[in-house]
Amino acid sequence: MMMMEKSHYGGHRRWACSCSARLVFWSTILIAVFYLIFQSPPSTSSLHSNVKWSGQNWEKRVKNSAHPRSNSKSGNHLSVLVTGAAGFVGTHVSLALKNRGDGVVGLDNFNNYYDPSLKRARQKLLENSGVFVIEGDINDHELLKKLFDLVQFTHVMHLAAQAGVRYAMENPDSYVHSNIAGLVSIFEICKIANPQPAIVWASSSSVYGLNSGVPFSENDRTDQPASLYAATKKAGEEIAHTYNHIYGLSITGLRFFTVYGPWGRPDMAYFFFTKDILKGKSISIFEGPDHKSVARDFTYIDDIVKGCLGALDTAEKSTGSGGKKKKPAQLRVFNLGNTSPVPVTKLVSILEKLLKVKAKRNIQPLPRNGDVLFTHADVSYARKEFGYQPKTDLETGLKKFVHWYLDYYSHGTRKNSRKSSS
Ligand SMILES: O=C(O)[C@H]1O[C@H](OP(=O)(O)OP(=O)(O)OC[C@H]2O[C@@H](n3ccc(=O)[nH]c3=O)[C@H](O)[C@@H]2O)[C@H](O)[C@@H](O)[C@@H]1O
Repeated sequence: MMMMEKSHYGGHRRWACSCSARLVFWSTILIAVFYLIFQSPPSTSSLHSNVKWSGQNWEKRVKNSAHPRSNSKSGNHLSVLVTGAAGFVGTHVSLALKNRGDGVVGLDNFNNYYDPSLKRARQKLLENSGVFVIEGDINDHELLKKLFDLVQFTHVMHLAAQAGVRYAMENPDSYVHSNIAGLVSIFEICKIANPQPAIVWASSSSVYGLNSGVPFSENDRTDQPASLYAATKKAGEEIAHTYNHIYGLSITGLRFFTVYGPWGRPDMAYFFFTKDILKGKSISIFEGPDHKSVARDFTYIDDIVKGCLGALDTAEKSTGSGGKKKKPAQLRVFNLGNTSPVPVTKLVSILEKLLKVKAKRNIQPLPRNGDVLFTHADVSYARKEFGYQPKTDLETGLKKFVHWYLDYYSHGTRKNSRKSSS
C-alpha cells in the first residue's frame, strides 16, 4: 500500500515536473520565434564596422596604406583599392604597386573556397610591405562607402571574384554573388565617388567558350560560354559597358589566361597535380574526343602583373561626377595570355621532371563540367596599348612555382596549418 501511495505520489510529481518542463520548453520556443519574426538581427556589416572598421587607428592605417610615396617610381602617384588582395593575382599586383611607390588598400573576404591560411600568409606578406588588407566583402555597401569617404582612390583594381571553372556546378550562387552582385556593388560605389576612379577588373579567357578559331582575339564572339563561371564573366563585361555608357566610368576588363606561379591557387590543376604527384596519388588528366589533348595558354604571374600595371597606367580618367556622365569614357577589354598553348600532358611531364617523381596518370575524357578543349591568346592589342609582352615559358615559370611550393609546404608540414584545400 505504502509502495502504491509512494509510487502514486512520485508519479504525480513526475507529471508535474514534466508539465513545467514542457511549459518552459514551449515558452522558450515561442519567445525565440517571436524574436526571429519581430527583431531583425543586426546586419553583419554593422557588427563588423563596430568591431573592425572604425576608430582612429583603423582610419589612419587605411589612409597611410592608400597614400602614394612622393618619390613614386612610376611617377603616377596612384592610390588603388585592390579587391581580392589576399588572392593570388591580388597579392602580386598589390606588392608590385606598393614597391613602385603607389598607394594600395587591400580588401578581401578571406572566404574558404580554398585554404584560408594561404590567404592569411599572403596577407602577412602584404602587411610586411606596408599594404593594409581590410577583411570585408565587396557586397558590403556600408564598408565601401566608409572606405571611399576616407580615401579618394584614383583607381580600383577589382580582382575579387569566385574563380574556378568546374566549381560553378557545385555552388552556382557564389558566382552570382561575387561576380555579378559584387561587380555591380563596386561599379555603384565608383559611380557616386567624386572624382570617380578608373576601374581595371579581371574578366577571363573562359568567355571565349566553345570558339574554335585560334588565337582568341578580343573581337571574337563571346556568346557561347561553357560554364556558369564564364557566363558570369561575360555578364560582367556587358555590365561594364552599361556603367561606362550611363555614368562615364573608365573601365578596362582583362581576360586572364590560366595564370600560375608562386603563391598560386590550390584549386588549379598545376597546383594540385604537384601536391598529388608528391603524395604518390594518381592525377586525372583530361583528354578530348579521339584522344585529342587538352591545352592551355598557361600564363606566368609576373607577366600578368605587368599587364595589370600597364592597364592601370594607361587607363584614362572617368568622366562622370555626382553619378552623371559628362562625356564618353574609355572602355577596353584586353587578352592577357602567354600566346603559346601547352598540352596538359606536357605540363605533367614538366612537373615530373622538376619534382623528380613519376606521376600516376589517369587519363579521362574531358568531363562536361565547364572545361573547354584549348585556349590561346592573341595579345597584339595589349602589346600595342601598353607594350605587354609575356616573357616566361611554362618550364621556367613552373620551376619558380615548384621552388616556392616546396619551401612553403615544407614549413607547412612542420606547422601543420598550411595544407592546401584541393
Ligand atoms: O584562364 C581562365 O580563364 C581560367 O583559368 C583557370 O581555369 P582552367 O584553365 O580550367 O585551369 P585549371 O583548372 O588549372 O585547369 C587547367 C587544365 O588542366 C585540366 N585539368 C584540370 C583538372 C584535372 O583534374 N585534370 C585536368 O586535366 C583542365 O581541363 C585544363 O585544361 C582558372 O581556374 C579560372 O579561374 C580562370 O578564369
